Amino acid sequence: MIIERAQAKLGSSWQGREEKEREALDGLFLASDTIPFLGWLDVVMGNIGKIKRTAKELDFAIGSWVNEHRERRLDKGIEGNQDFIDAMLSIMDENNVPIQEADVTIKANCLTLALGGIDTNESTLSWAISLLLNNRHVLKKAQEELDIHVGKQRQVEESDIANLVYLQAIIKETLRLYPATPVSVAREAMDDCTVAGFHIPAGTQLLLNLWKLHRDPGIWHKPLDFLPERFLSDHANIDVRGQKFELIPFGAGRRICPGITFALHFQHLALARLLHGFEWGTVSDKSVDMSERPGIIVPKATPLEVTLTPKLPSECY
Ligand code: HEM
Repeated sequence: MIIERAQAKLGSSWQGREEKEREALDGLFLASDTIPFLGWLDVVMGNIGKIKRTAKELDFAIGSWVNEHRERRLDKGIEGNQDFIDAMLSIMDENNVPIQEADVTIKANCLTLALGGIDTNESTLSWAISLLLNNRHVLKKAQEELDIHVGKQRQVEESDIANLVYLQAIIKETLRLYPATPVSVAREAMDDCTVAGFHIPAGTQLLLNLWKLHRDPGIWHKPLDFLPERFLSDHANIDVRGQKFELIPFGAGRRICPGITFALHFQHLALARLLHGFEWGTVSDKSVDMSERPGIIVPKATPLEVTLTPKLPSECY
């Protein structure tokens, strides 16, 4: 995804680049990000160099977006639809932040949004759609909930989401079965401590296996089954905001994902619009392949192919 977007942004300047340069973008994630003691491997494999080149590419691409926005505002003033960069530029202007400092802040925030928010959201939504296609009774029930609360004459709006409790349960159940980062970001013990009876000396790095935790049969009844209903009955009090340690797809504690609210808004609204606006199908009516590919953001092994048939009046689209 990141590569495709950078490619789209760089447009013609991308053409003709060497394959190895494109591969540099793959170096965006280091082995040591997930398994810190593999840091030496990143140096040996040249990943550090790749990541520096990647950083330059991204800095160039995002810097050009900021420049385009600034020039447009100088030309035409602030009018029409405002996007994230416009909003950030306005805040910087209002606070008289010097241009260079403003640029660094805006670029850093855009990068955070892009790196933290694109693949995670895309992967979660793909798994949710796949699970629903393989569990048509759940899909049907979600569509019925939408028909009751939204009707068939308009699109779903953000304000509808609070009423769509079954839809919210579907997203929780998807995040339980397919947490976007199945292995958490590492933590380092600052002091000697004891975790689950094990002595952990200060300085030890710990990784949490969210995938296993979310499928623990000691916590979850039928842990491998897709059962959104569990979040409306025996697990109704569990949310995903890092307070209930049985379900922590966004992590927990001080370094918990800062994008939770945005991610949940996006997941709920995107899934609701797709369910409400379209009848879904699979190519050749086959069930969806649920196998996974290795990756930090656990991707599907095969691309998801869905057929969508509009089901609302044409003026709603
Ligand atoms: C379904 C969507 C998402 C999932 C499942 C997810 C999951 C996570 C997880 C598990 C962590 C590590 C937390 C920890 O170590 O305790 C994390 C960190 C982070 N996420 Fe997300 N995330 C999602 C969406 C987003 C979005 C939309 C953004 C940006 C708007 C974002 C930005 C970040 C950032 C910046 C961090 C690093 C925080 C830090 O280390 O202080 N994430 N995310």
